[in-house]
Amino acid sequence: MEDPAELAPAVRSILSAARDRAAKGRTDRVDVDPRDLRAAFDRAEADGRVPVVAEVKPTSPTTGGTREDDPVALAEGMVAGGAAALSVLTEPEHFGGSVKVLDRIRSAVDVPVLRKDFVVAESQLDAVESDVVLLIARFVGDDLPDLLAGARDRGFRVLVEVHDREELAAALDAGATTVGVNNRDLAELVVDLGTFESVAPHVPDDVTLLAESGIGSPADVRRMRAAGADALLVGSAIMDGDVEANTRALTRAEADDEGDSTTDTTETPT
Ligand SMILES: O=P(O)(O)OC[C@@H](O)[C@@H](O)c1c[nH]c2ccccc12
Repeated sequence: MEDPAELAPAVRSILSAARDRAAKGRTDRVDVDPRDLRAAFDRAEADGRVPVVAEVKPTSPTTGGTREDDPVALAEGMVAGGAAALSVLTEPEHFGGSVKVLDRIRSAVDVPVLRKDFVVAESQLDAVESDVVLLIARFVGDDLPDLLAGARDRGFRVLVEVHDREELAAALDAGATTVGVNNRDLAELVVDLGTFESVAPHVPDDVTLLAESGIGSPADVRRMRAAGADALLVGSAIMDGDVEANTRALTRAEADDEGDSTTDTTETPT
């Protein structure tokens, strides 16, 4: 397990809040029938869209302000803008998230929904159904294989987040098939897209690979795709302003008819 002294104070506080919730949470075991994330990425590719997982993140320790709009409307805007999947923060104290909101969003859309939280104990998995859950290698340490098994037993697909080669090795050893490389260093909370570029070459081809955090422009999208990203996870750059237009700009980053956006279809991917 991570030495807490090496983490940013905000992250330490997030983890201790997560442990408190785990201790309190006693609910029935969930049984998920998951929407297929890989298939959603393939559908986006086939349709000429860059596979983007758009994140509903009302606030965060690294963003100023809180977005108060209806999160379901934001999520629907992201799907209309071409998002292949959604990520929904459910951490309440530092990200303004809620499991109820995730539930409402998942009922309102038909794309896969990732639950973004700081899961450190199996009981937290039963807080809400989602298609995919996040496990952060750095925070779960040696518990990764057990948590992965616990999540899969409940039907979840699992995204394992890493930020260096050592964590990647742990994720692959545990049997992760979907891996995200976080460009944000959780010790300093600074973003460096070079993180993905340094880890990606060591990821086997049959693993679904996501680039996470700090992707702000179509140029960043192309940079991460050139480095091997199957899909991108984008929060702030989509949440800041018109979410539908922001999502569309990123999902179209590889379209060669960028000057021709008026003929673009805005149909919702299914
Ligand atoms: O807002 P950004 O820089 O696009 O980042 C999104 C996402 O990657 C980030 O929110 C994130 C990555 N890993 C996390 C773990 C928990 C909470 C949040 C995150």
